[in-house]
Amino acid sequence: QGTRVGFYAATCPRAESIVRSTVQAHFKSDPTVAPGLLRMHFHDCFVQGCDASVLIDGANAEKTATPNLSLRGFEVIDDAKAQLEATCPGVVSCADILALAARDSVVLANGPTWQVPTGRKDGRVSLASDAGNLPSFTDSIDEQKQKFAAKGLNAQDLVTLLGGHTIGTSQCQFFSYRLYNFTTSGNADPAINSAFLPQLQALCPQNGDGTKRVGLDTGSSNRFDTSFFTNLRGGRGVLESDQKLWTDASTQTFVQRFLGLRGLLGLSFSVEFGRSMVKMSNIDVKTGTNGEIRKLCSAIN
Ligand code: HEM
Ligand SMILES: [Ca+2]
Ligand SMILES: [Ca+2]
Repeated sequence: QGTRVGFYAATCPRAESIVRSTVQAHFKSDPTVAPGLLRMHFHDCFVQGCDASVLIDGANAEKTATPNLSLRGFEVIDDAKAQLEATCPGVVSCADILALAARDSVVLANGPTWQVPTGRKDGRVSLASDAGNLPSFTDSIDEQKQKFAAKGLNAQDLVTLLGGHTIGTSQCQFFSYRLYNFTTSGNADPAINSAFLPQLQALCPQNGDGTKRVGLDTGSSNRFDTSFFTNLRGGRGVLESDQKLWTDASTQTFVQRFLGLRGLLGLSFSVEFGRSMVKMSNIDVKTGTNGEIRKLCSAIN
């Protein structure tokens, strides 16, 4: 069995609207939950499939793995779950709440909408040691492609989904090594635009606060648009892995297509993002008896 759109239509008709209004309410007081939830869904799907394993609390749980330490928005999922348990107890999975919340977050950032197939079950395993297959910001394009291919996602999905970096921020610690002593001759990463370099250096001074956050899409980090790809073309990518999408010919083609630089081969980022998200949110989905509906998203039943 797979997922399907409207899985809760009969069993919890208000499920999707409850998630939406909860995300909206949190977004109003803290807009950073939108990028936070989108990234959280990605980190969930890449480890044990989209099964809410990333939400489990525990000493050796996924949450404690390095790439997950800066995830944000757990309180939004807990809040939605509490309301859903009050309305339709034991029906809506945490994995579905997270998939829906990621979509709603994109919409709140003025991005496209799409229908999210639901019916995921929640997993019972969450181990920090499983988080090793998450992509790293130093990965080459070949490594990024391999990690996505292992989840059934192709090069176009890779470029499209990395377009998720059109919203949100990164801590300085994940890219400041590019600004100082990147090359053996002690220079910055030559892929960085020379006018952009001093801007980034001012935001992240050498030996400064590594946890300070800087927009991943300079000038447009709150808006879900194609500006991220324009920035890559201009050498204004913040993460090394993002900038490589332009440096590498095989992925540059897709960036160009999103920017309408290839005439009839143009691609709509809005349309493709929804499509690739549906693919990503179906990775290794647990359905039927292969999982549970958690009562609390932070703990297995
Ligand atoms: C090669 C793949 C990827 C790498 C190496 C990567 C790496 C990163 C890093 C290092 C950050 C900064 C985290 C922080 O400072 O808290 C980040 C943030 C983010 N990532 Fe990715 N990412 C990848 C793919 C994706 C995908 C596929 C999505 C979603 C579809 C995504 C969505 C986000 C969002 C929205 C943020 C901002 C989070 C926030 O503001 O809290 N990323 N990513
Ligand atoms: Ca998972
Ligand atoms: Ca943007």
